[in-house]
Amino acid sequence: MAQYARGSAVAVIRLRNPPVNALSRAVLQALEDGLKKADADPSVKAVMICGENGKFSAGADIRGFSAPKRLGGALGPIVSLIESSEKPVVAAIEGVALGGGLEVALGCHYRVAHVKARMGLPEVTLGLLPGAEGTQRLPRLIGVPAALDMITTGKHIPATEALKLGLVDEIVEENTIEAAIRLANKVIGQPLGPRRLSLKPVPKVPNMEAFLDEALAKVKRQARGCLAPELCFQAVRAATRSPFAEGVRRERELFQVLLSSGQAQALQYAFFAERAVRRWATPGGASWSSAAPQPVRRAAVIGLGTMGRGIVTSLVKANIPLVALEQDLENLNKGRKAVMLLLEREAMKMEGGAQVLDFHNPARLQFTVDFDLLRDVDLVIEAVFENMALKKEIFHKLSKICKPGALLCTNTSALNIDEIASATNRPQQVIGTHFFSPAHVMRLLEIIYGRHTSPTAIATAMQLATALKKVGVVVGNCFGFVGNRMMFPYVQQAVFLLEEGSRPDAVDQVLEDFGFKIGPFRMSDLAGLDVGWRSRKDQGLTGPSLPAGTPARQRHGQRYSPLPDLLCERGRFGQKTGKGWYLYEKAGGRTATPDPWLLNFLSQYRDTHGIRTRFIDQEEILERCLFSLINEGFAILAEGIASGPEHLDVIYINGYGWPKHRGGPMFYASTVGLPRVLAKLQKYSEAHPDVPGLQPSAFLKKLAAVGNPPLKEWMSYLSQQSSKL
Ligand SMILES: CCCCCCCCCCCCC[C@H](O)CC(=O)SCCNC(=O)CCNC(=O)[C@H](O)C(C)(C)COP(=O)(O)OP(=O)(O)OC[C@H]1O[C@@H](n2cnc3c(N)ncnc32)[C@H](O)[C@@H]1OP(=O)(O)O
Ligand SMILES: NC(=O)c1ccc[n+]([C@@H]2O[C@H](COP(=O)([O-])OP(=O)(O)OC[C@H]3O[C@@H](n4cnc5c(N)ncnc54)[C@H](O)[C@@H]3O)[C@@H](O)[C@H]2O)c1
Repeated sequence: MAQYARGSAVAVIRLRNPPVNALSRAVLQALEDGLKKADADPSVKAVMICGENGKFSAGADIRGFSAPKRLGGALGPIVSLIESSEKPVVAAIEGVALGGGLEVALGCHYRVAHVKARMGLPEVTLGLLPGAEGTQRLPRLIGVPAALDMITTGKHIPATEALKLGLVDEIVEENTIEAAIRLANKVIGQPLGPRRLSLKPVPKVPNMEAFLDEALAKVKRQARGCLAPELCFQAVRAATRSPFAEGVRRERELFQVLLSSGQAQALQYAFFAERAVRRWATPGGASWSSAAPQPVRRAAVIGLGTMGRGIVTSLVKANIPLVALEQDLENLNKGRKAVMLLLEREAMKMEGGAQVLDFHNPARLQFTVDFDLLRDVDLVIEAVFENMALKKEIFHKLSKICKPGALLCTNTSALNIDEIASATNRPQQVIGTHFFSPAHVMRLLEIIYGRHTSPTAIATAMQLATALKKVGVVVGNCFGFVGNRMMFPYVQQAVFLLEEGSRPDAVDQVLEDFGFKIGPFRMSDLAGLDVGWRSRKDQGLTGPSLPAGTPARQRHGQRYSPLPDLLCERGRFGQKTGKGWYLYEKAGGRTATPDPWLLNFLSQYRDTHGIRTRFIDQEEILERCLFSLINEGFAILAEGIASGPEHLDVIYINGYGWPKHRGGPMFYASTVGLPRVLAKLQKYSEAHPDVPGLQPSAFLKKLAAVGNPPLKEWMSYLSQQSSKL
């Protein structure tokens, strides 16, 4: 609702819809009623609009967009109503003014913001555009370049920047409401015409058309298949070409296009999924609602390689004092140098720089080779080589050295958490915290509980994720956990497609066109082919421990491709060696070009193994890679490793470059339709009966059989008997 109150000459309208004062139908109605009351009351000379609980408004109620009777065009007319008021209207912006919230403020004649407030038009991140005349008012207020930037990226800007842009008239450090009322009293009787943004011309930019062409090219480059940024651009361009009313009509048309697009639904699903996974639960009954985290006042990171460096950087940025430990002085110095470089770069991006991060202070960041310095830390993150024996040795040592309450975390990508925990005297405090590379950049933190992990340990790891500004997703323990386990069949299919006749660049292209940031072969080259090779050797799938006489393309009766092993045997580890699935300009180079050597090698390989080369179309590439990944997702859900499809989707969007506008793999499956996914898997598994990843999971079959229920109902079809729940 919105609460109307009349004090002296200034009427106050307070938007009220906890927790973020989203603009629901009821709030809009009350806002309209309040405006009309103020207009009709001759003793009211001005109006002030603010939000309850220190937040102006987070914009339209997003849930309303999928409601049968949509929020509709109600907000735009209300913003116009505010602007056309004959009494000055002042917005008092505290906390956030986002989306429709900011559009309401743009309708006001004056805007006062608290110095800590944030403003933005983030509709683009939900697959929409500002649909309450914001694309027409904002360029008139702050100019086309700044408005385009805000509207096409959806970024939130701090009040200080808003003041510089002219988005707000005043910022205050103390009481925003009092300051807004003061301003309202001051401007009573002043002409309002110049304050009505709809009446202002759009400020000119020299050579506007050339500027717009360049801006459009940039927007298209960055959108990678997402529709909303380009339509946001079109709406702002309309402001430069047409009068206000016509621009508003165009904005509405474009809004409708987006609203009915599958992309908006996917992005809104992703918004709520990210919030839903915070409410974690385990099959044993532990949950976010009852488990309390313990404080992390001091942490430690063991191993300063690729991952450890990023993890240290993340902890420093989160202001958590820590000890960084390496195995010897040589590696310590190498690690320290790399960490310092990362921190300096991060500091440069931050306001206040190195002083804010304070990483030169040994009380906050200490480098050592001495395990004794870990005695008083509250949490340790181990990031040494992916080797079970080494990890167990470290955890055994930690359980002897660290204080009793300390949480022991492992960054393993796939190894068994229970086995690592078995080396300690406190398995309840052992947990997987799986960061993604680069660890200071990637938002995902996969949190893996073992058989004995306590609810407190899970809650503490989740709290750590929040402190590091990451998305924590709690999952159960299995080989590869959720993310990597689903990735195995996907990568496997990509390699099988090469065996059968495709090329790395063709497979990558199809998946990049789908929206992945990077295709599977470019990804392997980036991560290093040697990482998987080492793991396959440890599993006895290749290398000296492979029993003599094992067929080249079969392991344990299933199809196996030795192609990645053969590349590694030839020293082709990817970017680091200048060649892998692609050729690079030099070792460490980043520009991938198709390598004639590899194409020749593939053709010889097919000849050697009697494989008939065939043309593989884009549909088959896409379906075999994606549907095998999705199929594994259904198996994971059935085993109770994740408590819902949202978890898998949040993991894929935030850790594996899955295009957010497709909602995540499980959401994507729901849009394709489960009977179709099933039919395709059946077709491919008939053609490749020796590939278990293509055999449809029982849970997928069940969901298809019960009539393809909506995603939010899937878990209710999981019978107690078939899951570990
Ligand atoms: C029918 C024919 C009509 C034709 C005419 C066409 C014209 C139609 C015109 C329509 C009007 C358009 C209006 C406008 O342009 C569109 C919008 O405003 S879209 C919304 C834009 N706003 C946002 O994107 C902000 C989203 N929220 C956030 O970024 C964050 O929540 C926050 C506000 C920064 C706060 O962050 P945190 O403190 O971390 O808190 P949470 O994120 O956990 O949020 C707490 C809680 O609130 C829920 N929530 C947040 N924002 C909204 C929202 N806008 N609507 C609904 N719910 C919201 C969030 O989900 C959390 O709840 P939980 O999920 O945990 O239950
Ligand atoms: N690289 C990735 O993309 C990635 C992603 C997610 C998870 N992981 C996992 O993170 C862990 C680390 O991977 P990485 O890529 O950073 O490895 P890395 O080889 O780059 O670094 C490992 C570091 O551990 C150090 N180390 C080894 N033994 C040690 C000991 N006894 N004491 C202290 N330090 C020791 C090494 O000197 C080295 O610096 C692995 O478990 C890996 O599976 C890696």
